[in-house]
Amino acid sequence: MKLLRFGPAGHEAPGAIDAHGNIRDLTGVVPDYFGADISCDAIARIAALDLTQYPIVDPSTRIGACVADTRNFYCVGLNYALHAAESGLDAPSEPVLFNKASSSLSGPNDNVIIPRRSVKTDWEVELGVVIGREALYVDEADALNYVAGYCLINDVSEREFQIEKGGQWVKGKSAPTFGPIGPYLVSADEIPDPQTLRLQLALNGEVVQDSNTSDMIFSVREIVAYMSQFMRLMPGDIITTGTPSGVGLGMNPQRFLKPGDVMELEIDGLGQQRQVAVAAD
Ligand SMILES: O=C(O)C/C=C\CC(=O)C(=O)O
Repeated sequence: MKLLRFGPAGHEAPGAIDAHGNIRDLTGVVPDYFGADISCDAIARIAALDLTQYPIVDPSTRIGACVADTRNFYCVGLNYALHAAESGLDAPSEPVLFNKASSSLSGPNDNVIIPRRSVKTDWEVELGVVIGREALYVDEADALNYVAGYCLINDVSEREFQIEKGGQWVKGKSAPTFGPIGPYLVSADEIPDPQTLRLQLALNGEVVQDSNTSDMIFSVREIVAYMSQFMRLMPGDIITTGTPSGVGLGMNPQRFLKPGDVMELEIDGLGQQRQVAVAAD
């Protein structure tokens, strides 16, 4: 099942992709994809629908973030050994956790706005996990049963805000449009092993990140179980699971986004994104 939201920013409607790749409009059938409306049970109810009964959406319609304004947008840092090394840091012995503001969420093909006073806006292709059941103190063996599905995420990051201004990484991770997700949420049954997915990011046509989720230090199963020891994960919570090497911060010389740059991202089975970087007003 591939679930997505379509329409103008702030006015998206819920939809699903049918067997022929058409977007079907599920307005009035499901409220939106937020919290319990995107739980494992809710997805099972949508999967039981005959999608051919619902209107086809014009394929040129804008695609929004595949999860509506989430309560929690969690991130795992330094989760690929080569990325930790390019950041000048040791591979972590326990998952590094931080947050992005939920207001950073944007559509997969929306412009990425380089914030005012930014000189170091960077890219990060990542596998996103959406929680489908309340998870507290879950075992690794059971952890994937708490996952509703997976999506593609660009964890856009402003490195000066993140690293040079003290305190927590959240400052560099949270600007509006710093969280393109989608195009769709792929339900967990379609991704039996989330540790086998190739992920790539090209900048202006040049592939700069090219890795596989098999290279993660902490697997999705380990991350969900680990996080649930510290907090109650809720349906609709998003966890972005870390980026592989090839970010601008790790290049020599370093490279950061400038207006007009184009990022194209892809993860096996989870679709593609394309964003143009633009300057803030
Ligand atoms: O140099 C640092 O302190 C961290 C740099 C990058 C890590 C990061 O943003 C991540 O998501 O991983």
